[in-house]
Amino acid sequence: MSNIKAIVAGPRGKMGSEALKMIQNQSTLSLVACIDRMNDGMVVKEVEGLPDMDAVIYTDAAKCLSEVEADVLIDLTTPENGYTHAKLAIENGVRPVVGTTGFTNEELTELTELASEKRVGTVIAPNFAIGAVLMMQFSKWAAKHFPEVEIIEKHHDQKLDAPSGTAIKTAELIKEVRESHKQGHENETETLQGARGADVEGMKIHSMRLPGLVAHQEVVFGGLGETLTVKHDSIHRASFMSGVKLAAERVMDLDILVYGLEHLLD
Ligand SMILES: NC(=O)C1=CN([C@@H]2O[C@H](COP(=O)(O)OP(=O)(O)OC[C@H]3O[C@@H](n4cnc5c(N)ncnc54)[C@H](OP(=O)(O)O)[C@@H]3O)[C@@H](O)[C@H]2O)C=CC1
Ligand SMILES: O=C(O)C1=N[C@H](C(=O)O)C[C@H](O)C1
Repeated sequence: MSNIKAIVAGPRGKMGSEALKMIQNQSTLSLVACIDRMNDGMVVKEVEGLPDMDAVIYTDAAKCLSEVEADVLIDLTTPENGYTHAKLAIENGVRPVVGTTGFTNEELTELTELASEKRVGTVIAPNFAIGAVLMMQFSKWAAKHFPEVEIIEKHHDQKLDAPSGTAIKTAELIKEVRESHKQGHENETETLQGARGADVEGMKIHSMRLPGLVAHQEVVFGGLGETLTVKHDSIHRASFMSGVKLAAERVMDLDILVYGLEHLLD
């Protein structure tokens, strides 16, 4: 598949700007427009800090998605806007590739149904880093043998959603093989609220936010006399870009929504 026409939403963001660089440096995708909160009508290269690209910026997502001839929308914005953009894209026959996290289950269900109804391929991937996808798969495997598990995710302090989309997805994958049960002492209490973290069927998720971090997760399993830790670190946002490119290429052959990059990997 070559010359896939892409719109990027969130071009000034940490991920969006990395996606522009990725598009500029490869040959299967071309940038045809951007959706941003500002700079309406400007071209990308006129915005300070953005690459030398000629695509026009729209602040009106509905206008962009109905006017511009595009194959895919790569959304890297905020939970609320990501959902709206994905919905608009599907309605306009533009395939969403969504990295934005923080969607509710209801929103995911609605987008899944809409994509099927309109037969518009859609990828929503809470983590595009190949190493993170493997970390989640290894965790699912380990949970078959070690059902006592806690997830610790660590991110930069500008992140809006907690827990991370990756932690939620990891818990969902583990849920497929782990019977729901309470962990820790049956009489344990929290003397400080939140000390034991968020609870998913007895599994705990702990979220850390600090400057200096990018995106990191440890899944810690406990057994009799042993522990096992599965760990992944994104130390640069370039780590996500091969997954974004793969999803943009593979979404062209889909007519349903897939949630998670693992469905696109061999
Ligand atoms: N799936 C994955 O692999 C990854 C997913 N993410 C997710 O991607 C999303 C973006 O992350 P990140 O780049 O770090 O965040 P940033 O805050 O750096 O970027 C978000 C960008 O979206 C812009 N924005 C806000 N509202 C709109 C709108 N209505 N239309 C267009 N653009 C808008 C923001 O503009 P302004 O600042 O002016 O408001 C900002 O430039 C998050 O949900 C994050 O969790 C992050 C890393 C990897
Ligand atoms: O906001 C981020 O940075 C990241 N968000 C995604 C998530 O919520 O899991 C993916 C990655 O962890 C980076």
